[in-house]
Amino acid sequence: MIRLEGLTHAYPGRKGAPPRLALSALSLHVPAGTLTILAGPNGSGKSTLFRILCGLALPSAGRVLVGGRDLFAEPGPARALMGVVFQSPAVDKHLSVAENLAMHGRLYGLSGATLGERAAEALTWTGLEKRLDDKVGTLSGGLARQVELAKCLMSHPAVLLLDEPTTGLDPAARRAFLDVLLRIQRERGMTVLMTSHVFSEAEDADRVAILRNGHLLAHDSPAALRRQLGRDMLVVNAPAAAALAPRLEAALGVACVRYGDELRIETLPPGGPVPLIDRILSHFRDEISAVAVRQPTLEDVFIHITRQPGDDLPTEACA
Ligand SMILES: Nc1ncnc2c1ncn2[C@@H]1O[C@H](COP(=O)(O)OP(=O)(O)OP(=O)(O)O)[C@@H](O)[C@H]1O
Repeated sequence: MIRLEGLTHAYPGRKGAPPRLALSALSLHVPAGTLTILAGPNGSGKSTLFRILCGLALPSAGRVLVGGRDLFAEPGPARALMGVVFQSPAVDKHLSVAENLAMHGRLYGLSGATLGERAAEALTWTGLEKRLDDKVGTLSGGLARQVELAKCLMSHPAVLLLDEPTTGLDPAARRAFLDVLLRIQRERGMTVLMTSHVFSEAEDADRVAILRNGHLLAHDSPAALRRQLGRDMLVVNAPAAAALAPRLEAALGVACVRYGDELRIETLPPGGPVPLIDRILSHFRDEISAVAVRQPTLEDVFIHITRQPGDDLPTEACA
């Protein structure tokens, strides 16, 4: 449904500096009726891609097809398929929920009975029926985000783009927003592309695309991405993890990755974790606060995939 082909974007360099490549020959297919989450460390190109998809920037090269229509050659038909939920609020907090929906519907050329039907439908989908007379400014952050979503649904978009829609929400509100989004996406068979920094959100996606420095490093289902790290990993927590890392590696003959006060041994030796745990406890018992075996999460996969020596990522390879 959304097809990116060789999408490249370079920002002009300032004061004679070379251009800054934000997207580099990016190709990606988001099949119809699926939810794809786009993740990447800061500066990986997510916002640039989002701006291009929304028509706020033109790429230096490449093309985007939405429902088979070229977004730049024939923007009208392609855009007619799309709805966008921006990260920053795009609703009027002084107006009621119903007034916001009506205003948005009119912008899309809806009127009369159709406008009323679409508004009622969007309110039902998002569970906001009982709040239609409330001013948006009086709603919780989570419900205000759902108004943004309801507003977009008024035009029956086949494709929905969301830019970190849960930023600033507490975990319960984030979960509630995602549940609403997922239900609507499944029921309506919408194609959804959403950027996110929260890896628990990516667990719900059909596909996760991981960007780094404008390149697509991985694009697969959450389960397939997790399989890249194998079955189990060993995680050692230590207050002085950075200093402990090289000693742990030398003593155990394994490679580990530091992430904050965690040391992750992603590839376990053939004997499995138990002998390793015994040796960790006998050598380093006084220096560690916990040791545990766990299955890799998507966050672990993300760290594994995006890590590179010399990066300014929040991860550091021990070796
Ligand atoms: N207006 C601009 N002028 C020059 N360079 C820019 C501009 N906007 C972004 N960049 C650069 O392009 C690259 C990609 O930035 P972008 O904002 O798209 O990444 P991002 O993944 O959205 O990051 P974040 O998660 O921090 O928002 C970065 O190196 C950034 O410094």
